[in-house]
Amino acid sequence: MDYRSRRTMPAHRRVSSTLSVSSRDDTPGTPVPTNITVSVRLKPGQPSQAAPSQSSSSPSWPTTATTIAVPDVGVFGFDNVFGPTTNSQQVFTAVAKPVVNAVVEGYHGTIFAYGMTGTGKTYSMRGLPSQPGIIPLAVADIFGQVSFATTTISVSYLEIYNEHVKDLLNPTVAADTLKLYDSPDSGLVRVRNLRCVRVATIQELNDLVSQGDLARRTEGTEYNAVSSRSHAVLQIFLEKSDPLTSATSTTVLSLCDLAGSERAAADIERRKEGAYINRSLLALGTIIARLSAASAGTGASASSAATTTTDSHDHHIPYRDSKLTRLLQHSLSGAALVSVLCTIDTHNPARHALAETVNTLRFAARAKNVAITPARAVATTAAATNSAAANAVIESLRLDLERERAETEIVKVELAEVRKQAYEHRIREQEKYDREKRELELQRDALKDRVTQLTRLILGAGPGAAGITSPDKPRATIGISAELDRYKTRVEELERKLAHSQITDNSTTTSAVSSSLSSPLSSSSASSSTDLLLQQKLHSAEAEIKELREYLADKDRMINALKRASSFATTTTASRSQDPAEHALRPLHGSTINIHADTTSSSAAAAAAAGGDMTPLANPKLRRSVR
Ligand SMILES: Nc1ncnc2c1ncn2[C@@H]1O[C@H](COP(=O)(O)OP(=O)(O)OP(=O)(O)O)[C@@H](O)[C@H]1O
Repeated sequence: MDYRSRRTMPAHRRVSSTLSVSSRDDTPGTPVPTNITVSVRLKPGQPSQAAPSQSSSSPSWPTTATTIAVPDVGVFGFDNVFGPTTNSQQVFTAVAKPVVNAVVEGYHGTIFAYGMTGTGKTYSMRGLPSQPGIIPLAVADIFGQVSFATTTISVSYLEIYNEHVKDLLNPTVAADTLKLYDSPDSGLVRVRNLRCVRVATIQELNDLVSQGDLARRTEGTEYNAVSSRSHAVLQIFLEKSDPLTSATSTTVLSLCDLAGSERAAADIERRKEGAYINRSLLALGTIIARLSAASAGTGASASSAATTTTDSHDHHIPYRDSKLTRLLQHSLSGAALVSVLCTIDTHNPARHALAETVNTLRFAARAKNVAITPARAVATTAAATNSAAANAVIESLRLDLERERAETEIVKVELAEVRKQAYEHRIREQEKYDREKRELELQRDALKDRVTQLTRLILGAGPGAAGITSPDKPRATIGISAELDRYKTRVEELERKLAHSQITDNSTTTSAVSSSLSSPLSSSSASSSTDLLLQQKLHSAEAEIKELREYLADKDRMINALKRASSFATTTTASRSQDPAEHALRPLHGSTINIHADTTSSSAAAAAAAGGDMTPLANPKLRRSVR
């Protein structure tokens, strides 16, 4: 198909023109010639299964040069159907050469390879050293055509994975700095911070592509077939300057090895990838179908669609639904050439492969806006028309459903992600809480030790003990005993709290964990209330510990003061017994150790007695809790 014979003016000069003139053939299954080319390539099977000619791939999937019949589904018609023996040069000539020619002449052009994993997308785009694919052949062709006196060539190579852009020529650059924007200079959507390298030779360009491929493959070794879960886009920019006016114009050839179109697996990461891929492929399919309809004269003006994002029928053109379609927005206009190569493997024995192959053909059919001819031949033209109309309605409903499914899948995946994070957060909080609780237990044990110490002190201050004069003994003992009682009460209270938190803790942890694991898409309110409960418990535990620390520090000071008071009293008693006159001058008049029920005054009195530095307990809350 020679587009040059149908073109009027290059896209950058006259955007409103389309590149095709169609003569419609209403036979179902026959594609209308437009500026969208859709081709299907069949992967060869095992040598014994390979068909000898291009016209029959396998006995059960009969093909001609433009049709393929799928058992129990129907006959699909495209611009080209390549049998398993078609070589890469033949594929290039039919699929890519017209697009390359258009780009050299001043139009934008895009070539897509679409299909499920392992069907030959990369093989078709990159090829092998012995069998170069579309990319190396296109590069050689461009260099053979352009004049370097007026044209400069530059190249960028990126990957879109889970809607994040990765620069394959500069893989270390952070994905979040690679932002898509409308470039006023070129009129294209470009990627900020993406490396774009000017090249002078075929070798330089091919080396950069190989370098980019390595960046893809590195990721591919980590997970199985990650490369098939991303879209790789190689863009070759031709900047032409007019020698008379010095005006420049840029056209771009975009070569896209799309992510595998197969449905995602049960694994959450794979599902997430699948959801993003699905959405972008659906958007791409919708846009290409609109373009196809527009350039066939059956639908919207696609050239205006490229700039307005709605067509003349006010249909929304979903360029912004995915990074891929946004990036290619101006290359997916009515003024650009698009070629879609769908790869299929009719020999794949996997159970889901047949459904995936049919899906690939449906995508291709939609891109070309062709109805699928029902498997059984129809008797009359009227019946054929009715059938085609019915098929169109069914197809439209099927697409609506698929779009809904893709959106639902994305919401589900995002929800599952949020729930996973919430679950991990809960586990972290639980661990923190457990740590705090252990600390609380240690504090309790320390308090118990203090109780023991105080008990010993009481015994030391008992009848006959040295250090406290006999009139003061009962008061001191009563004071310390009261203190001891409060300690004991406090310890009991603490133990009750710990026991209670243990019970609540076990039940909330069990329910939180089980709800998170058993139903990833439900009970969000239950999990948030569990979070709240855990947080409350944690805060009260923290407050408790702080209080205890202060309390303990106070008690330490008090015990030290008591000890100092005790040794002071011993010294004074000893000296008094030696010199009674001196007794009258001792600083402790009346009650030597004035320990009352109030912790502050007892501590302060003891400190005063000892000449120590003990400060009154400042925290009224703690005083309350001690009581
Ligand atoms: N037309 C073909 N002729 C010979 N070999 C082919 C052909 N198509 C594919 N292959 C071989 O099949 C294997 C898978 O092909 P390829 O890697 O191109 O698939 P793919 O669709 O790009 O897969 P993925 O999505 O996983 O990257 C490769 O070993 C490739 O060489």
